[in-house]
Amino acid sequence: MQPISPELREWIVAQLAAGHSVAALRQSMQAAGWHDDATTAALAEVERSVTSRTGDPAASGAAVAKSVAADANKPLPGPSLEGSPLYLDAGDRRVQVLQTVQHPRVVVFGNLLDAAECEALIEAARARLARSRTVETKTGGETLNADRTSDGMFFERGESELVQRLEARIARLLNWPLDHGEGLQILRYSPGAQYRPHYDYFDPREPGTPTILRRGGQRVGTLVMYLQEPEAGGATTFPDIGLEVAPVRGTAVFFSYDRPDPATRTLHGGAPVMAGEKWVATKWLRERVFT
Ligand SMILES: O=C(O)CCC(=O)C(=O)O
Ligand SMILES: [Fe+2]
Repeated sequence: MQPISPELREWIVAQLAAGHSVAALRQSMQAAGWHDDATTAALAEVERSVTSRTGDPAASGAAVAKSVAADANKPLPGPSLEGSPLYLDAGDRRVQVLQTVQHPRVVVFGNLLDAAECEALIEAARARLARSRTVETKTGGETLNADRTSDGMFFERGESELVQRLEARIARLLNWPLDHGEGLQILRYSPGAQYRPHYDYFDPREPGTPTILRRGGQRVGTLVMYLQEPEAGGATTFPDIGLEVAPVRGTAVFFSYDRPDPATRTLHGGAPVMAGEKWVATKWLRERVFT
């Protein structure tokens, strides 16, 4: 079956927004050489994405158009990089800008955490580690994931003075309200452990996604902070753009994605650790208040 491209999806949504019926669309797609199965699948996918946008599979063209327009100038988390500063004021800390990519938006920060903060997070997390669970978009619950062989845990938002301090720093650095963030996640990778390339947003085509989105909408940004360096391996990789970020203690990589779509080119993973242990803290940012 022909997969639906982002361009085709946008085209279909634009046609709907302009008031064309699904039946008329089906006809013109068939005339353009789309075979029946592919046409049906493409329209069904658009229907699902209309549902995930508006909560209503039969949303009017106008509602869809409004949602598409809102997407186009949707605010996203991210540091203020106008004037190409080398340092950013994160409130209680001066953070370095080490590297940036425009599309996808990726920023590597230095000096985000000091060694004592990294140690303290690791020690607070150690006793609470369990084999990492991934939010399960099929059901909205959580599951063990063979693609992710690290151990992990979540802190509650604001659960300690240290967690509060880091959350305030991150909110200021990324210009995103503290209450739009999920609780900090800590991951430990032992030798051989990895996190295979994935997207952090929730796949709109999965049936459990609407349930997950009720807690604050989509994820729109990720900050991975390196708490402990392995002896070898363990880079954060972005296969679509050939970028590898070395897991240096106290530094972090940030990236954002304006929609839940591979076209954001935010595919990324944690490469296998070859020796030693890698520890990271991940902060995921949602569109709205995360409850
Ligand atoms: O460990 C890494 O380098 C990546 C972690 C990651 O992708 C995540 O926590 O979502
Ligand atoms: Fe990730």
